Amino acid sequence: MLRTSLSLLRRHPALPRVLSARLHTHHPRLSGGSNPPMDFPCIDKLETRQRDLLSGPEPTYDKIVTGYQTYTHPSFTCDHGGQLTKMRIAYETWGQLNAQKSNGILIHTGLSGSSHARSHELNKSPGWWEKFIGPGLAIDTNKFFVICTNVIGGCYGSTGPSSLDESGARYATTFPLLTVNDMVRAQFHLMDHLGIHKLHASVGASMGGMQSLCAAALHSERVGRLVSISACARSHPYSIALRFAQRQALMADPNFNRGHYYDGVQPHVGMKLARSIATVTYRSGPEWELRFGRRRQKPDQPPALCPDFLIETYLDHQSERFCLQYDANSLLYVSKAMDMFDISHSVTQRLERQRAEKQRACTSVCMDASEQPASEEGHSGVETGDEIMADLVRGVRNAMQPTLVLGVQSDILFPVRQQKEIADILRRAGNTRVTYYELDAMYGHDTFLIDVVNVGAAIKGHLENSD
Ligand SMILES: CC(=O)SCCNC(=O)CCNC(=O)[C@H](O)C(C)(C)COP(=O)(O)OP(=O)(O)OC[C@H]1O[C@@H](n2cnc3c(N)ncnc32)[C@H](O)[C@@H]1OP(=O)(O)O
Ligand SMILES: N[C@@H](CCO)C(=O)O
Repeated sequence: MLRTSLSLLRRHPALPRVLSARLHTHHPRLSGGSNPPMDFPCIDKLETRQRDLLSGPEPTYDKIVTGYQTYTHPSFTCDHGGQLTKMRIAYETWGQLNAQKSNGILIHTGLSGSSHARSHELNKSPGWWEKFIGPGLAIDTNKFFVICTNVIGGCYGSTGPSSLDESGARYATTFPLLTVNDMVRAQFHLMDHLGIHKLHASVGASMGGMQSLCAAALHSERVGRLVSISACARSHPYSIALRFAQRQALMADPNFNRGHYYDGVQPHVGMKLARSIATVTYRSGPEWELRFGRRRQKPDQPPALCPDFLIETYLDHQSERFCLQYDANSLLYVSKAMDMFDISHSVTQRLERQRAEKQRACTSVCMDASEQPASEEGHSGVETGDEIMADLVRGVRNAMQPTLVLGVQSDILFPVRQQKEIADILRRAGNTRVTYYELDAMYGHDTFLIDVVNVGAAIKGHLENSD
C-alpha cells in the first residue's frame, strides 16, 4: 500500500519541486566540538541555483541554438521498433549546392553537438567547428555544400525526448530507444528532401565518426568519401562503463523523476556530475599536467572540499555550463545509442529484422515505404575473436570509398587500437584506399574540436584529393 502511494507520488509532476525544496533546508552548524565546520560554497551555489530555478521558467533547449532549418518526415520506424510520427530534423548549411548536386558534405556531430557547426547570417555566434568550415578552410565552402544536422534524440531542434508526441505531451522517457543507424537513416531522409542522392563525403568525429562509418557501410552508394575521426567500429566495454557511470549519476538526481521532469526543476545536479565524469574522458592527463599541474585556485587558503585545485575549478566550470544547456534525457538516449553501436553484419541484420517486424505489424499510419529493410539473413551466434572480426568485416563489405581514419594517441575514450580496428576491417573487406593517420596530440578525445592545424589539414587533404 505504502509502496503504491510512493510510486504514485513519484509520478506526480509537482514532486521534483518538492524534493528540490529539501535541498534548501538550512543545515545548522554543529556546536560543542573544538574544530570549526568546513565551508561548502559549492553546495551553497547549487542550492541557490535550485532555489532560483524553482521560481523561474526552465530552459527550453531548442532555443539555445537558433537559425536552423527543419525538415519533417511523416513517419519513422526506429531499429528497436519505436515510432516517431512527424520526425523533425534540424539542420544548417553552408556553401552552394552545385547543379549536379554532387558536392554535398554531411557533417555528423558528437554526442552533444547541434547543427550549428559554423556561424552564418541567421546565427552569428561561432559554431562548434567554426575554424574547420568556411571559405578556404579544411572543409572549403567555396567548393562544397556543407550540411550539419542535430541528431534525432538530441535537444537542439530535432525530434528528441523533450519534443511533443502525437498527444501533445513531451515524450520524456516514452521516447523510443535509438540507434546510430536510426540517426543516419533520418539524415538520409533529409538528403532526399534536399535532392542529394550522393554525397561527396560523410565526415564525423566521436559519435559523428560512428555515424560516418555507418553511412558509408549501410548507404554506401550514397557516400563518395568517408572521414572517421576518434570513433570506433563498436563501442568497447571501457567506454560503455564510463557512459554508464554518467547515466547513473544523472538518474540518481531526485529531480530526474524517471525522466518526467519537464514540468519541474530539471536534474541539473545529476547532469553536472555526469558532465564532470564525461570531461575527464574527453581530455587527457598530460594536457592537464601542462595546463594546471597541481596549482590551486587560492594557494594561500587552507585546502577545501569544494573546487580547490585548478583542475577541479575547470571541471566545475565545464560541467556547470553544460548542465544548463543540454537535456538530460537526450544524454541518456544518445549515450545509450553510442554504447549499442556495432557495425557488425549480424547486429545490423538483427536491427533490420526488428524494424521489418515492426513495420509489418504497423498500420499504414506508421508505414514508411522508403524504409523497406534489406533482406534478412541469419545471426551466426558470434563468439570467437576471429568470428567477431569476420562479422565486422562483413558489416563494412560495401564501404569501398576512399577513407580517412584518424586517431589521437592521448584519447582514452576511443583509443587508437579502435582506430586501427576500423582501418583493419575496411582493408580486410577489400577497401584499398584507406588512409590511417595517428595524431600525437595531447588534448585527448576532444582533439578534433581543438587541433585545427593537424586535424584540419588531414581532412582537407582527404576531401580534396582527386583519387
Ligand atoms: C562535437 C560536437 O559535435 S559538439 C560539442 C562541442 N562542444 C562541447 O563539447 C562544449 C564544451 N566545451 C568544451 O569542451 C571545450 O570548451 C572545447 C572542447 C569546445 C574547447 O576546448 P578549449 O579551447 O581547450 O577550451 P577549454 O576546455 O579550456 O574551456 C574554456 C573555458 O574553461 C574555462 N576555464 C579554463 N580553465 C579554467 C579553470 N582552471 N577553472 C575554471 N574555468 C576554467 C575558461 O574560462 C573558459 O570558460 P568559457 O568557455 O565559459 O569562456
Ligand atoms: N565533447 C564532445 C564529444 C563527445 O563525444 C561532445 O560533448 O559532444
